[in-house]
Amino acid sequence: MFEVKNLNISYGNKNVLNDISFEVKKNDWFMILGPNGVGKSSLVNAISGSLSYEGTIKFKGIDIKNLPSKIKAQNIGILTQQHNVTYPYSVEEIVSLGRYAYRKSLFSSLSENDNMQIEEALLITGLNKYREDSILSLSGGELQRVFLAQVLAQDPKILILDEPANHLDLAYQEQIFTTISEWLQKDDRCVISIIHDLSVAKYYGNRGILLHNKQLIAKGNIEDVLESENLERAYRINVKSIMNERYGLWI
Ligand SMILES: Nc1ncnc2c1ncn2[C@@H]1O[C@H](COP(=O)(O)OP(=O)(O)OP(=O)(O)O)[C@@H](O)[C@H]1O
Repeated sequence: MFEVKNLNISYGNKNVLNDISFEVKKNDWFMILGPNGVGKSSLVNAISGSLSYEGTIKFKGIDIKNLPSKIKAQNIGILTQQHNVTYPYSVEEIVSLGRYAYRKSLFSSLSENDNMQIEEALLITGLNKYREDSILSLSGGELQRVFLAQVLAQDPKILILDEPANHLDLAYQEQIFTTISEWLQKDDRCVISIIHDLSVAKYYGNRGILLHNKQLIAKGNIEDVLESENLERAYRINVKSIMNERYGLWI
């Protein structure tokens, strides 16, 4: 469904990812794992088209560089960590922007299907009661849910999430991850997410990659990726024993 082949990413002379190849299949929840600064966000930025790269990224066999931007936006939804919130738009207005890729212009009216997708996104992210509130009045966690609702309203085939639980308390983390799991069951969809919490990666993910020193050191089934030796190599500490003994967490 989604294929990255021989990807290289550099900032000027600084190469950050080298010869990265992996495939994401239908209904995968694919985890991008690795320590700080290893290139996870750069990879997501390359996929979103905001960062240049060498190599190929294909969606259903088509190079994404050849996809018209509207088609790309109808198929690939990206939730980043940074949100620009300068103007007092309402929650509903921000979520409605998720339907932009389906509209003739920004000013054309919303279709019945647009409204249905917006309502569903507001409902499953628990934002109904905030729909008329200004986004400037929201907490970090509420804002994260608004942008998740926007990307769900977009109804993409691939949902790319850069730390989706950022700013969320435990109850909302649970709700958001469950919502995403349910979203993933329908049609031909997949989720690609950057996750730092390895126990969450193991619980929700089925496949993934582990990055270290510009390269992939593991890819495939999440249990194999999270093998002790791989984690120790990537993070330079005994991750499993620390997680298990100190925090009692299961990975
Ligand atoms: N705009 C930029 N210009 C130059 N170097 C950059 C730029 N953005 C990122 N980098 C560098 O690229 C490398 C990878 O950064 P990136 O943000 O992709 O890592 P990451 O794995 O997402 O990190 P984190 O887990 O801390 O969010 C880092 O060394 C970073 O300093």
